Amino acid sequence: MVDPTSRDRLILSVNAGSSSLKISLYRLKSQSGPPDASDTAEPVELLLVSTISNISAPPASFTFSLVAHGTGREAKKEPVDSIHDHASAFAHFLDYLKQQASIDRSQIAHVCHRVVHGGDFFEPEVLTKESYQRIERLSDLAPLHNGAALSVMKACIDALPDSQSIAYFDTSFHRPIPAHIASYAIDQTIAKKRGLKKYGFHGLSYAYILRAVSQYLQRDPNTLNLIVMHLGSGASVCAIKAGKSLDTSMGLTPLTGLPGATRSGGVDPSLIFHYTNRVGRMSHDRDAAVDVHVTLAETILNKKSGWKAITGTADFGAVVQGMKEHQALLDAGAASEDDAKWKLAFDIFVDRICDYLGAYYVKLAGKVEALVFSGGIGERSVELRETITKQMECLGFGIDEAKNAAVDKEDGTVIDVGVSHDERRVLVCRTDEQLEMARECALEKRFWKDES
Ligand SMILES: Nc1ncnc2c1ncn2[C@@H]1O[C@H](COP(=O)(O)OP(=O)(O)O)[C@@H](O)[C@H]1O
Ligand SMILES: CC(=O)OP(=O)(O)O
Ligand SMILES: [Mg+2]
Repeated sequence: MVDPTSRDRLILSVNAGSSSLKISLYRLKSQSGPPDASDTAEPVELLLVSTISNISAPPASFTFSLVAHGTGREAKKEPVDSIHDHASAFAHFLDYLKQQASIDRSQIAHVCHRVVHGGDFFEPEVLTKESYQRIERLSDLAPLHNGAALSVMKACIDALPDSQSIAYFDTSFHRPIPAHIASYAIDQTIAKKRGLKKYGFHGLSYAYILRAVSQYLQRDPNTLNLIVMHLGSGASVCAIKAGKSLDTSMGLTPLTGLPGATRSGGVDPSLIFHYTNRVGRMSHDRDAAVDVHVTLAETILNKKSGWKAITGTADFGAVVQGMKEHQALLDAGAASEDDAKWKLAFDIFVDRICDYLGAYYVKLAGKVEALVFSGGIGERSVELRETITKQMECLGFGIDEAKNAAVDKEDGTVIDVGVSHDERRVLVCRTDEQLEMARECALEKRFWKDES
C-alpha cells in the first residue's frame, strides 16, 4: 500500500491521448524543498499508475496499479461501461483512488496535464481562466486531444481544489525546428496571421526519450543525432540534431505524416474534394468532450481512417496477428481476398515510416547515432521493428533478431536490439510522458516557491 506518511508532496500526471488516459501519481523525493536540476537521479518516486484505454471504442479498459515500496505491483484490469470519454475516465480514476489507496487528495500539490497543441505557448503554463481559454481556442487544431485535456482540467478544478493544474505542451519540444522546415509553401502573410505552420507533436515523449537515450549511451544529449519513432494510436517520427528537434512528421495538426489507428496520415489535400461531395460540410458528429467545430472531412480523416478503417480494428497487435494468419492461409492455398487487408495496413505503415526515415537520414547527413522505436507499437511489435530495420540495412543499421524478440522480457527503459555498438544503433525506449511532466514539475523552482 501507499504509505501516506506526514506531509507528502504529490504530483499527479495526466496524459490524455487520442484513445487513452494515462495517469501516474508521484511523490517528490526531496525532504527539504525541490531537488536540484543537476541531480541525475529521478526527483520523483512513482506511487501508482492507472491506464484507461479504448476510450473511443467502448467498453474502455481500466487498470490501476499501486507501486508498493520496491515490492512490485498490485494490478487490476477491468472493462468499465460507464466510461465514454476522457472526463468520465478521469472521474472513474478519482473514485478508485479514493477507495483503493489511502491517499489524501489534499496532498496533491500539482496536476500536470499533457496538452497536445500549445500554439505559441512554449513553457509550462499554470492554469488560469485566460490560459484555459487560449488552450480552448487551439482545440480546432487538435480535435482528438485538446478538448479531452481541458475536460480533465475542468474535473480537477472541482475535485482537487487544493491542487494547482499545470499544462505541459507536446509542441514545445519542436520550437527549434528551422523556419524553412516548419513553413508551408503558402502565402506567408496569411500563414503568419493564422499561425499556419508545422508545430509537431509527441514532444513530451521525444524529450523523455532523448534524456533516457543520452543516459543509456552516457552521452551529452546536445551531442546526439537520433531518428526517433513514436508509434502508438497516433504515430510520428522526429529527427533530432545535436539534441534539438530538426524535423517531425506531424504538422499544423496531429493528422498529417504517418497513419494512425483512426487517422489517415498525410494524403493529397485534394483527396478531400473527391472522397464524397459532402466532406467540406460541417460534421454532425460533434463530440461532447471535444467541443470543436470540424468539417466532415476532418472527422473522416481523423476518426474514420487509419488501420481501423482498413481492417476493422484499432489494435495494431491484432493487425500483425491477422497478417500472420493470412500468410499461413496463403501458404496452405486457402487465403481469401479479404484477408489481404491485414498485410495492406501493415505495409502502408511500414512504407510511410520509411519515407521519413530516408528523408531524416539525409537531413542529418548520415550522422545518426541511433534509430529509436517507442510508443505502444514501437515498444511491443517485434515484427514491425524487424521489418523496418531490415529496410534500413542499406544505410548500415541491423537488427539482432534474438534481442529483438526478447524485448518484453527485458527490464529497463532503453534496450539495444541492434548489431552495432557504436554508430547506427537500434534501440527500443519505453517512453513515459507522465514522468517527463512530473520530473519537469519537480525541478521547476517557481512551482515550489512556498517550500524551503
Ligand atoms: N503487441 C503489440 N503489437 C503491436 N501493437 C501493439 C501491441 N500491443 C499494443 N499495441 C498497440 O499500441 C497502441 C497503444 O499505443 P500507445 O502509445 O500506448 O497509445 P496512445 O496513442 O493511446 O498513447 C494500441 O492501440 C495498439 O495498437
Ligand atoms: C499527438 C498524438 O497523436 O498523441 P497520441 O498518440 O497520444 O494520440
Ligand atoms: Mg500517446
